[in-house]
Amino acid sequence: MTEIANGNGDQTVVRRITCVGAGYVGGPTCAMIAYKSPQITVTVVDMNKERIDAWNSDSLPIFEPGLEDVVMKCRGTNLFFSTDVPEAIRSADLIFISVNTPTKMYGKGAGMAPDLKYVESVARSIAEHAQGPKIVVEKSTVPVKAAESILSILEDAQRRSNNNLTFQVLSNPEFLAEGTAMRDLASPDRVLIGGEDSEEGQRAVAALVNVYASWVPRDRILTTKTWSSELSKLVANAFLAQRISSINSVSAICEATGADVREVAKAVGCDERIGSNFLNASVGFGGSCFQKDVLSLVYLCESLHLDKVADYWNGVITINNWQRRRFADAIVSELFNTVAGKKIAIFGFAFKKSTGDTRESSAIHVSKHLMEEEARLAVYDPAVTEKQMRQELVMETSEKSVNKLVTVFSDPYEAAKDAHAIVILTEWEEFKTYDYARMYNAMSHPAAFFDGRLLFKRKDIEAIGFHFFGIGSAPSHLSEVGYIL
Ligand SMILES: NC(=O)C1=CN([C@@H]2O[C@H](COP(=O)(O)OP(=O)(O)OC[C@H]3O[C@@H](n4cnc5c(N)ncnc54)[C@H](O)[C@@H]3O)[C@@H](O)[C@H]2O)C=CC1
Ligand SMILES: O=C(O)[C@H]1O[C@H](OP(=O)(O)OP(=O)(O)OC[C@H]2O[C@@H](n3ccc(=O)[nH]c3=O)[C@H](O)[C@@H]2O)[C@H](O)[C@@H](O)[C@@H]1O
Repeated sequence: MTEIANGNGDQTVVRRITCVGAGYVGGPTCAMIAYKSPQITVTVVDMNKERIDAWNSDSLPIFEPGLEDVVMKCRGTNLFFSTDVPEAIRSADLIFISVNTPTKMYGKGAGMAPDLKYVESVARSIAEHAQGPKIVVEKSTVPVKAAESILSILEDAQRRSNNNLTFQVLSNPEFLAEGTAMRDLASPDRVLIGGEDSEEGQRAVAALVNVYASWVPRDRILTTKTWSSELSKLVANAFLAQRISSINSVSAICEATGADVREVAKAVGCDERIGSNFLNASVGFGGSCFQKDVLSLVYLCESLHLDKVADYWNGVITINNWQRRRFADAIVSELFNTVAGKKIAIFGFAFKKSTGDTRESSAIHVSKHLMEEEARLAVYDPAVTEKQMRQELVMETSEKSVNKLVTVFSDPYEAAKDAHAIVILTEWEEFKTYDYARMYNAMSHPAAFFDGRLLFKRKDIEAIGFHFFGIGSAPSHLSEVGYIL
């Protein structure tokens, strides 16, 4: 039992937590809470039965290093997965809303604003099924003031109810990154909790603080106003995405001048005020959140008539799209301006290493550009299923083109056989260990190598015989001359 003293002698006790949304955030976060707080019963619910069945099976629905171990230790003891949303709402003291908030694809704000229909539907379920006091926690990433809408729905239920209904809505955004989720949850840089200034609001904040305080040092748990907490999440992702677009914009300058983006990033990142993290130039950031959260921030700025601020942040997306396109164009131009009918080996389809997640992966966009040029793609990824790859590409192109142009391989050497080029799109460690001389010998010649992840040194790949194109470094003749204007 977690008991909180609020200074007035009152206590808010959290014994039972429910999380609505058993996805990349809800599953790992609740597994960690259950693991660190055996006295709390945690139930994760979802409307997707297949996903819940997988959480209850030996084959979890998402791959995260360390997750399976924690789930197996707690499942059936104080961690439960269920599709019974009403019962989980009724029995909880505290409810996390951890559902998806994708970019809206229809109506006002299409292509920019986050779609809050899932968040609202959970708020309505809570309003319908709650029977006593509840702390409702926004774990999903939402725009500023989303908590106000949730509270309006809940307060309406409160007014109409004969039960002892009371609600407090908190903001507690999640900062975990996929692939390192369990490490991030076990040792977060910070936990952020926003709530109302009122006595009840602060009591609810204290209750959630105490849940995390089981394992997170108190000085890493920040408490703020609700709106600051909501905005901080969007801003944190925007700053991270901005760093990638900044270094990617510099990568283009490097390619044109003979500077090397790795050297520039190191020199710049040595300055403690700048720091060295998140300065890896790449074929562009992917993942389910960076683009949608930056767009959400841009939409918020536009709604507030802060057009210059909106333009500033929109630049992050513009550069990212341009970087993907630029890389695909470089492949076409280096392969003698035509890839039609040529086999091209694509290594990596996940949006980053150590995950099977392909949402908004740059690989989808580069593949799409190459398919428009009628290239035949031979795709290999160690963690992404063929079904998943095909689904993503069908959504961006058509079933007909995917059937005609895409073959998925389970062996990278087979994918590279007879190909005109190898294209690295995800930074999987295993890609560094292959015998590229063996691949080169089995390819069509001249054979090219395109490194979209800075995994390789130009001289090593050129020594094998490949023609090399790497993000952020120029061909040898430019590097040597060093000045081309
Ligand atoms: N994926 C990530 O690494 C991170 C995501 N976030 C944010 O967390 C939120 C969730 O993201 P993910 O876990 O990746 O999403 P997800 O798509 O993996 O999972 C969301 C789940 O919610 C379920 N759901 C939707 N509406 C429901 C309803 N009314 N009742 C029951 N279940 C419902 C869906 O079936 C789905 O399984 C998003 O707002 C995202 O921006 C924040 C930090 C990291
Ligand atoms: O809100 C979210 O969803 C999460 O988004 C990101 O996490 P994630 O998308 O899982 O992965 P990142 O490691 O941030 O990578 C995102 C993309 O940027 C790319 N990247 C990252 C770092 C870098 O230096 N260069 C670069 O191109 C990655 O390859 C990947 O495609 C943030 O890092 C998390 O803090 C945040 O909680």
